[in-house]
Amino acid sequence: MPESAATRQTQQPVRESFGSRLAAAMVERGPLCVGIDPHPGLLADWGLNDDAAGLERFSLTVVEAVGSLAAAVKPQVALYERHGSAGMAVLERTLAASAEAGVLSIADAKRGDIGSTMAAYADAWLRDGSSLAADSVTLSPYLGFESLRPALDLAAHYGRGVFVLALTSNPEGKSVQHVGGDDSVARRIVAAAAAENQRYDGALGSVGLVVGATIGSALKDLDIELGPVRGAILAPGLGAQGATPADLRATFGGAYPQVLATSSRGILAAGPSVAALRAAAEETLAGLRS
Ligand SMILES: O=c1ccn([C@@H]2O[C@H](COP(=O)(O)O)[C@@H](O)[C@H]2O)c(=O)[nH]1
Repeated sequence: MPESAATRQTQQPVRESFGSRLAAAMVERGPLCVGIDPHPGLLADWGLNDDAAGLERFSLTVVEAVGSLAAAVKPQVALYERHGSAGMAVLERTLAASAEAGVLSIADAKRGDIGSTMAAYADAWLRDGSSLAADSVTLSPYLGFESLRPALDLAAHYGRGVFVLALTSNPEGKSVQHVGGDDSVARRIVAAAAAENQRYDGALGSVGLVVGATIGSALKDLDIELGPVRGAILAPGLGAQGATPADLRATFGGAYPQVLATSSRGILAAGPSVAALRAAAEETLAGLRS
């Protein structure tokens, strides 16, 4: 049985915080997260079947290729879910293989619900002993940032982390996230994450944000500063969605050292050769560092 929330509140964190572990990985390995997105088309390109066996071969190949190179890997949960329970079992083995390879994992699940249900999502993705526990999980704050409380607290207790959607990489995101002008929805989420990170010492707090590499001038337009957040900025959009390392520097400016750029299809297209995948990740990393 999971231990109760009341018991956890009184205990010390069980391991070093996710923010500290991620900061160390980014210093040691650089600012790249490789997305593990087993799209049906990519499975076919790799000569794999669109089934659980194909999914497993794909996922473990990526971990083998970049597990000692990237700061993090980010399995896209939807692409495992579409295979039902067999797919979720593959996701569990992918997370275990990532931990064994010594690379941090970000389960891209984008969970968010009323607090009582959120506690169950937190148990699934962030509790020691859960077969789906990752080092961190992506969360959607559109039921209100505070509805994420069970995940924020459980992550702190178990030394895990969260990435909260703030300004997403897709063009439709604006219709919700930019609403409010100078007091935009996105700005409020950024402020809430900054407040939450006050509980953490060290270079990075464990509450990160998702801010797309494709957002152009949105940070300036909405008067949003990411520096004070003191959390990692997970930036999707590099590669297949068109953003370049130069775009990342222009978009994030002084907050660039906090950015963990993530690319999936742009790197995965190099497979199935382990050496070619590794070379593609190295090339992306070199672009991010230059
Ligand atoms: O704003 C967001 C949030 C999440 N994503 C996810 O990242 C990857 C991007 O894949 P690419 O192949 O590099 O385009 C994918 O899993 C998305 O669901 C995002 O793109 N934008």
